[in-house]
Amino acid sequence: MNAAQVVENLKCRFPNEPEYIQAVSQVLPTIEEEYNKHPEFEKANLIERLCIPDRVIEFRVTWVDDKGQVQTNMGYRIQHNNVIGPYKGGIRFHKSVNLGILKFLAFEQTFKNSLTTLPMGGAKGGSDFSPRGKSDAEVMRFCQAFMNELYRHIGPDIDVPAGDIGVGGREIGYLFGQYKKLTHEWSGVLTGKGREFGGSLIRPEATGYGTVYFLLSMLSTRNIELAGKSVLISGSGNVAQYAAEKCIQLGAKVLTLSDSDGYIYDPDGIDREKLDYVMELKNIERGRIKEYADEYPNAVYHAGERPWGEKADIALPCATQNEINGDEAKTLVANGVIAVAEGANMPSTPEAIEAFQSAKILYAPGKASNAGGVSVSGLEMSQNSERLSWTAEDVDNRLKVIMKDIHDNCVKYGTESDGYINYEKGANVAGFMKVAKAMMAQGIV
Ligand SMILES: NC(=O)C1=CN([C@@H]2O[C@H](COP(=O)(O)OP(=O)(O)OC[C@H]3O[C@@H](n4cnc5c(N)ncnc54)[C@H](OP(=O)(O)O)[C@@H]3O)[C@@H](O)[C@H]2O)C=CC1
Ligand SMILES: O=C(O)CCC(=O)C(=O)O
Repeated sequence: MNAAQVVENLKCRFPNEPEYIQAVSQVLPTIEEEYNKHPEFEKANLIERLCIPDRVIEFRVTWVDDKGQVQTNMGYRIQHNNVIGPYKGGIRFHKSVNLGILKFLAFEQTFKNSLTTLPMGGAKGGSDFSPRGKSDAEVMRFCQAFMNELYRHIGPDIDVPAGDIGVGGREIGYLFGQYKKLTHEWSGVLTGKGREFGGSLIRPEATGYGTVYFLLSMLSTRNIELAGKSVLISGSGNVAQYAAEKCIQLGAKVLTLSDSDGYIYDPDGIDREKLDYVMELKNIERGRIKEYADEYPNAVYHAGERPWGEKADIALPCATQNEINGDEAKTLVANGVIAVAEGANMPSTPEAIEAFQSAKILYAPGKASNAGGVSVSGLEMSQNSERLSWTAEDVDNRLKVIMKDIHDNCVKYGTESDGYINYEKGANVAGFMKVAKAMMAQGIV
């Protein structure tokens, strides 16, 4: 394989999908050397078959708003690769959603799910519908309309969606209810379900907690403790909230949270009580993060900005893709950051990753550090299959073991000759090799 040539070819074939090309361009150079040790891969054109999704499903979603007006949105499901298990990955509802963004997410998900050690293939879906500013009834009608098409393409052994940006417990409940209505069957077809109907304990917490468990493993390679460290977190949704919760529990000082309008900086640190306020504000009242600064006057709200100019030991980007650019990464490094663990998917631009790696700080790509969410989704599938529910402690312990395994696999495949652990390379090679071996075993299909 000549990675640059493959990327060039994909760019020509998919010229309007910059995020997809970005994700592929980040991965291929890191696996090129390992790939080329296996001439049988090239003979089977494995790389193109791995980069291009198995199937892209695109549909119109029609729903009626509270004023009685008929609205249309686009709906998508990208079934990327199912060689190691049923397609699996979240659904994103956000106005920015398009085919290229979902293709990057589905590509990344395939590598991530391979890393989890569980039998799950990669997929992603979503819509350019944004729940922001919509009533509960509108969100319900939209979810039902979305499922009216999606249900034909999914199933507990076919494709198992879950949440992502804009899709939390409320949306999963409505999607699940409509699937059940249409198919006349109760099955574990979605994960992230409510606890009363087959959801797993610790699934809401899993992505944020998992990111911090991964961070702990990274820090331990340099004998650094998390307690007492200052942390910048972006986002204030599911992943950010539980990353903050775990940091607080372990004695770190969380200084920031954000949303798409700006960020808050709390010099006193966001403690348990303040985090409870944020959870109520975001999950129940569906308010904006700037209200935090009205509630806690020592905090400062920065409209239209991201938190990366603040000084801290650790950064956990937990909002969205490309939210740390090269200059922001250089500022973080100049301010003494020692570790960056991605809770979001592809939050660092290529220039930012380059800045972290050339400064030799600890840097974990999302496909490794945020894999806790899909891992516990996999555990939810297992619990649904055996008609049992495990305790929170049991699920949390399994999550810790999985995150440690992912970390150790990154170390195995990513340690460079000077001892620096290139977690990006490690995650890509480890994730790739499992999928590649399964693809080879299953023939040219
Ligand atoms: N949920 C999960 O289990 C997993 C999620 N992830 C990734 O984590 C990230 C966050 O997801 P999650 O917490 O679930 O989503 P939520 O919808 O719960 O929260 C998203 C947060 O990010 C902010 N945000 C969204 N888009 C932008 C943007 N364009 N610019 C700035 N801020 C933005 C939102 O602000 P606002 O309210 O203003 O939109 C909100 O605070 C995503 O990258 C997702 O793919 C990864 C693995 C699993
Ligand atoms: O839980 C899942 O199936 C998917 C979570 C997700 O979307 C992700 O890992 O990015």
